[in-house]
Amino acid sequence: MSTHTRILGIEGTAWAASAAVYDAATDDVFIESDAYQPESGGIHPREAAEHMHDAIPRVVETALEHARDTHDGPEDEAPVDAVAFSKGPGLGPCLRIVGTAARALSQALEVPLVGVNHMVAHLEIGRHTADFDSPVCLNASGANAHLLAYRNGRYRVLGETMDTGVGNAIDKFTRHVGWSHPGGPKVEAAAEDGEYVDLPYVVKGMDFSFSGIMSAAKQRYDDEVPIEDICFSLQENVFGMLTEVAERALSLTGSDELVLGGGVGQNARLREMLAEMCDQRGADFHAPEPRFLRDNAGMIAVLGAKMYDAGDTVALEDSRVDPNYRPDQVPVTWRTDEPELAAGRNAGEDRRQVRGAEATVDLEPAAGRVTKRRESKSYRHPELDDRLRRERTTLEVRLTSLARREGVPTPVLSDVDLREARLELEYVGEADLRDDLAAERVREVGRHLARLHLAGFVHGDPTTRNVRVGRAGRDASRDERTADGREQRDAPPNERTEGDREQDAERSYLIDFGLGYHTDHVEDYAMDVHVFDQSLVGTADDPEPLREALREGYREVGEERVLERLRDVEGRGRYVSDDV
Ligand SMILES: C[C@@H](O)[C@H](NC(=O)OP(=O)(O)OC[C@H]1O[C@@H](n2cnc3c(N)ncnc32)[C@H](O)[C@@H]1O)C(=O)O
Ligand SMILES: Nc1ncnc2c1ncn2[C@@H]1O[C@H](COP(=O)(O)OP(=O)(O)OP(=O)(O)O)[C@@H](O)[C@H]1O
Ligand SMILES: [Fe+2]
Repeated sequence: MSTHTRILGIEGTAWAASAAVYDAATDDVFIESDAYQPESGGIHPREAAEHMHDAIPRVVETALEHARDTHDGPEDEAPVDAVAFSKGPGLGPCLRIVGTAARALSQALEVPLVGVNHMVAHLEIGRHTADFDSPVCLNASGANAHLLAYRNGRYRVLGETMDTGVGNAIDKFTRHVGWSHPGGPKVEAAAEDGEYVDLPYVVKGMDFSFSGIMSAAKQRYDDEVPIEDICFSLQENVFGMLTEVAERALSLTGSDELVLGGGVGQNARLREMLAEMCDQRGADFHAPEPRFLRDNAGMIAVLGAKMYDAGDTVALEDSRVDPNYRPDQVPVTWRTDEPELAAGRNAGEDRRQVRGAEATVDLEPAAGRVTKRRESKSYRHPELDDRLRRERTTLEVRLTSLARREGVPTPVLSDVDLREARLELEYVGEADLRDDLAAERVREVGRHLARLHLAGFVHGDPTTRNVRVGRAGRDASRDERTADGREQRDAPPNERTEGDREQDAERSYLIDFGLGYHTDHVEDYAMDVHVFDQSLVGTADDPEPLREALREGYREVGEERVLERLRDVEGRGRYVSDDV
């Protein structure tokens, strides 16, 4: 009976030797953990494995006792229905010990095995405790950092770290300053008395990178900037980035629920920022209690129960562990419901105002005009907030017109107010690409991106919402009106040629260049294509033909080496699980 499922879970991917019992009837989760504490430096894989070797039998025994004590069936019946274990990702030597223990226990109890993906468990525990339907999930753990959303039988990775996990990044900084592992809580404590100092801030669409911030932070420490100021600013920037990409994911998917997972989720400032962001946009936020955030077997047992109920058990011979097990490899057998994500959609274009992730956009299609204002974000430190809004507005102005010169359709700019971070732009297209996805349009976006890259810059946030499609609807009167003396800083009124007008029939416009920048690195070009690719995966039911069209279009105009690098980027499996 599904409501009476009882599961014993075992976790041991890196530092936490943990066992748990989940009882679906009472929703009770019993957890027994034993943490590995390195004597110096970070986690040593061999030492961690030795810890698992010693500690796993102990915690499993305690969990088993609890299971027996709370079991009300016949004496000779196993006290749980199945044994669930972390199959990956994680440190190979640790995982193997957990796998062996789980196999032995399942044989001894004569119950099936369930192989659980640790990252999906971090996500599902939040969905379970929040009772949310279809949230976006921010996983902020030691070795990982990514945004996940469910679609069509899988958890899709909407965005992720381009280098290390968020906890690892912080821990590397604290190692540099001589603090013991783990560093996260120490940074949090030191940040209490800090003031803001400038540090890098790097997001690319819904991806992000920590390496630049961390080297700058170390440098500041070596330059004798007060440690509490560095800690404070690290938190402001790193968590500001995570909050920004989480907001972008909510905006892109139209979801109004966010859950947090992973050990860094224990940080009060991160939770505060996420809660405030959600509050500002009318979304619900949930962070599970700390014992479910840091690595623990409770989350393994809870997801194990869902999988067991769905018949998703694994035969002994197929129960090998996988140190690089990605969350998007997991067939989601325990969910049948496809989310209804209509809320954020632009129904019929009869709206007057759109709330993007960054800006509020007032639409006046009849006047052929939109006004975009980058709102102040109260979750961000005011200094950082000012800087980002100003920088991005300036970049949007510059790159929007530069792109047009390269033959990429973009809205014509008619007014700029930098102080208010406000732009007045031409109204373009009839719908967002997201709401009218077609291979031909995606192919055109591929060509557009290639043109930008050949000209030496990237869009920075190419998504299916940052492309407007449809007829241009640019008619004579509007051209006249433009010519009629309204300020036209970036384009002369006669810029539109007769040829342009013919092509206006059906076009894809790129908008929202605020995250763009000049670069001659092939890696940046590949990332730009990758960001768009991820947004296709996140918004389309059947993304494969579209992803192919994107590459075809890019190939028509751009350089093959960018697409080669794209294959690298994708093959990297950026869950640096050996890097705990
Ligand atoms: C694959 C698996 O082994 C790995 N586990 C993992 O990273 O442990 P987790 O418990 O999720 O996170 C540990 C990290 O969480 C950070 N952390 C703990 N408390 C923190 C706090 N108050 N503020 C910031 N970071 C904190 C630690 O510094 C450490 O880097 C993962 O989930 O990625
Ligand atoms: N020039 C324009 N013509 C028509 N519609 C527009 C224009 N600019 C913006 N919009 C509409 O407003 C939405 C939000 O605009 P924009 O992407 O510039 O804001 P944002 O807050 O930066 O969004 P995000 O960061 O979520 O991509 C677009 O998806 C589009 O539907
Ligand atoms: Fe974890």
